[in-house]
Amino acid sequence: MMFDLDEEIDPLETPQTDNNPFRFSPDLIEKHEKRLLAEMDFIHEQSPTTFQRSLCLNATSTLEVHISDDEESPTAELQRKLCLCASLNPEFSQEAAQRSRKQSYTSFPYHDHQITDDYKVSAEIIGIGESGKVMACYNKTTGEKYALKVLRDSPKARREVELHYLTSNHENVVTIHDIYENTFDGVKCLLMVVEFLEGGDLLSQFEGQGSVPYTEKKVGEIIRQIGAAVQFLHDMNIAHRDIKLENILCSSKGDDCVYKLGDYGFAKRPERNVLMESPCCTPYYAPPEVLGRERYDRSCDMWSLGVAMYILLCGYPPFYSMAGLALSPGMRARIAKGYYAFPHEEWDPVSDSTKNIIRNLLKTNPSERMTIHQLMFVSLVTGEPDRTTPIPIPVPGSEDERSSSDSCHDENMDETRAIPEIPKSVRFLRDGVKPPRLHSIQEEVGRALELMRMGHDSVYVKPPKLACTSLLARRRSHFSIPQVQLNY
Ligand SMILES: Nc1ncnc2c1ncn2[C@@H]1O[C@H](COP(=O)(O)OP(=O)(O)OP(=O)(O)O)[C@@H](O)[C@H]1O
Repeated sequence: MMFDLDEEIDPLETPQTDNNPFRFSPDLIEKHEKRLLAEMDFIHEQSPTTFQRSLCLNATSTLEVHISDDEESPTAELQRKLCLCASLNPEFSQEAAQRSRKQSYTSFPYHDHQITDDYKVSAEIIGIGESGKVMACYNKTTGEKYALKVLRDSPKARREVELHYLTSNHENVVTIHDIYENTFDGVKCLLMVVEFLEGGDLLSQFEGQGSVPYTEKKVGEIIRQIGAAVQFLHDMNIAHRDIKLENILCSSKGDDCVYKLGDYGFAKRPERNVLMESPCCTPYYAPPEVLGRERYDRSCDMWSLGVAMYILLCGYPPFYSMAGLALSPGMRARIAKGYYAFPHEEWDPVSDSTKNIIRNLLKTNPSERMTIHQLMFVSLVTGEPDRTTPIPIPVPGSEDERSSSDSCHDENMDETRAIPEIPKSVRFLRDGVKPPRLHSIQEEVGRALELMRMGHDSVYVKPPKLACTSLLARRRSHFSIPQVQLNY
């Protein structure tokens, strides 16, 4: 059961209280709230919090538009109640309820007493990321070890915590145990206490065993677990946007390892869209690039999964700077064109079907890239025999065979068709450039990802007629722009 508030309350069907057809009548909101809350009570008694979280997400994403800072609207109250249903324990919920009365925008519950009341924060550093150190802390009552991430309070930090919190109940997402809002030296911080994963991150684990390629079976298992988390996020309209081996955490170093997705620093879900909310532009008239933006964010995750799979199967990434630079123009161009190779030495033992999955994940055109639902259905992930159409196997010695073993990929080329000439960059990779150390490559991969994210963040350019900078005003007064008459 899912509530889609947008669908259930149709503004055009709603009795209007004033001239604004986009404002819901208070009666209708009250009726709707009562029904929702009755259903929520029912759900609260018996359903897993995962569901409630997804409900909460739905509620916040559709309702926050109407909540204002200074007034306690009935909708805000509803949102709070929905969100509180998703909290981890009853005490947490009560405290959060008090707190959230002051903070309508925050849709995750947090403590405002000192973290040190509940946890002993140790000097032990578990990991270092771009946003700071991840420290170890111990629950004062149970003695259990946790990881502590401290973020300077900001809208970005709140978004990270909120989106992580909403998905944290999934078995392949790092679980959040507590969130605190504390002030240190006048600086307001958000502190996230999360489960400690003893196996560390996947990159360190992979490097720790000498970057020896994993078997397809093992990679399939990792992708099955992380893919499940990504599917969960994508179904909730959330894009992670920073999937890389450092952000995949391992419960242990053994075969029973559970893989979990962490670090939501770049996670995103569709934001309030000014264009869509404005009464003059209803969703019926919204252009595809506005409606489809989230899909591009999500497809960025699929590209990253392709890169992760590639690295795990051969020990180096598909794209890197040959000069060891952070992000060389050549590397940028290869990413843009989708030029990478499957060099024989490492890739001959890998099946064609697995290589094809990578090809479909590393498609340069996001709309052609495999979706998470498609990925979860491939035999490598399901562990079952492939039921999709088999890939034609090239005849030994034929032109087809030579080109397919080079595996230079261009999205415009048919996967089994002969490639007339292998680009120089790909030949360079094939000829055995010593791959730089994985960690430094990962930095490059991170930058490439940055490039990709930025590429899909849409920029709103005002139409010249609406723009009103002083420079433009001066220019307008000096030059009269001739009207061009188009004759068809
Ligand atoms: N729950 C955890 N259990 C064990 N190790 C962890 C945990 N959380 C983080 N780490 C370690 O700390 C490192 C940095 O964590 P995290 O990615 O959350 O920080 P960040 O500053 O957001 O990093 P990034 O540079 O990816 O943005 C991870 O790569 C991992 O090695």
